[in-house]
Amino acid sequence: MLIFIKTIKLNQLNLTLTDISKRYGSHTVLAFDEWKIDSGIYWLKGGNGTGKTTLFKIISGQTPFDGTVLLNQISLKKQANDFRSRISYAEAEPQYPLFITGKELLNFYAAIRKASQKDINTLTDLFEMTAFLDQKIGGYSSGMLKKLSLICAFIGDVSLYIFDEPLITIDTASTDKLYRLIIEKSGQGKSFLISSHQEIDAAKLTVDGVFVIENRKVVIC
Ligand SMILES: Nc1ncnc2c1ncn2[C@@H]1O[C@H](COP(=O)(O)OP(=O)(O)OP(=O)(O)O)[C@@H](O)[C@H]1O
Repeated sequence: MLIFIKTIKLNQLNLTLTDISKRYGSHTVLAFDEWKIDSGIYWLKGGNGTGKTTLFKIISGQTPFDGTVLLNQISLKKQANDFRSRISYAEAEPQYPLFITGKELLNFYAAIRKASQKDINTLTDLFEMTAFLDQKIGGYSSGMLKKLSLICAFIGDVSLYIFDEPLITIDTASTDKLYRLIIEKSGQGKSFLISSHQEIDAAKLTVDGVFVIENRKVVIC
């Protein structure tokens, strides 16, 4: 008798974008038939204004578009809440209400993402932000704001992290910590889409694929 053993990779991810068209007024920024990724860490490179942020905003459900986006067969348009709960998006230039404290923001994220205080403490300690959490966000430096946004993005349990220019404004030590956290999460089956103008240090973070946006299409490098 033949015994078939099927290995199932935990947390397998499949993100598929089909028949995508995105325009601002008469300016078409993205227009392509299909782009897919499986589990992994991916780097989206490219010049200014090529559409990286727009692509990320589409995938994270932040901007209207024509086409279909599926994450493991869950439709962004038809099952929006389910889809969004599986994605964490950190903006290139995060903006939060300036009159709340870091702690108030993190508590909000923790409640929505059902995260424990212990997990949040681990993140704030890692990025050396614990001492500033009672201060109003309006008094934060751009690097502190960026670190707070990355902490927010790591709160909870999602399948895909989308980081738009995560390396800007943070110092080298924080960059190294971010690389290590990405590697740790990747080992737990999480996937990453990262845009960066700065080179991703191959000695510190191995990526599974590099893409650019050319002529409104996402193509592999
Ligand atoms: N809200 C908007 N309204 C009108 N045009 C926009 C808007 N957002 C982006 N664009 C335009 O869409 C194009 C792509 O912008 P996007 O921010 O996605 O590019 P990017 O690759 O992230 O650029 P950068 O590397 O400079 O951040 C640009 O020409 C930009 O001017």
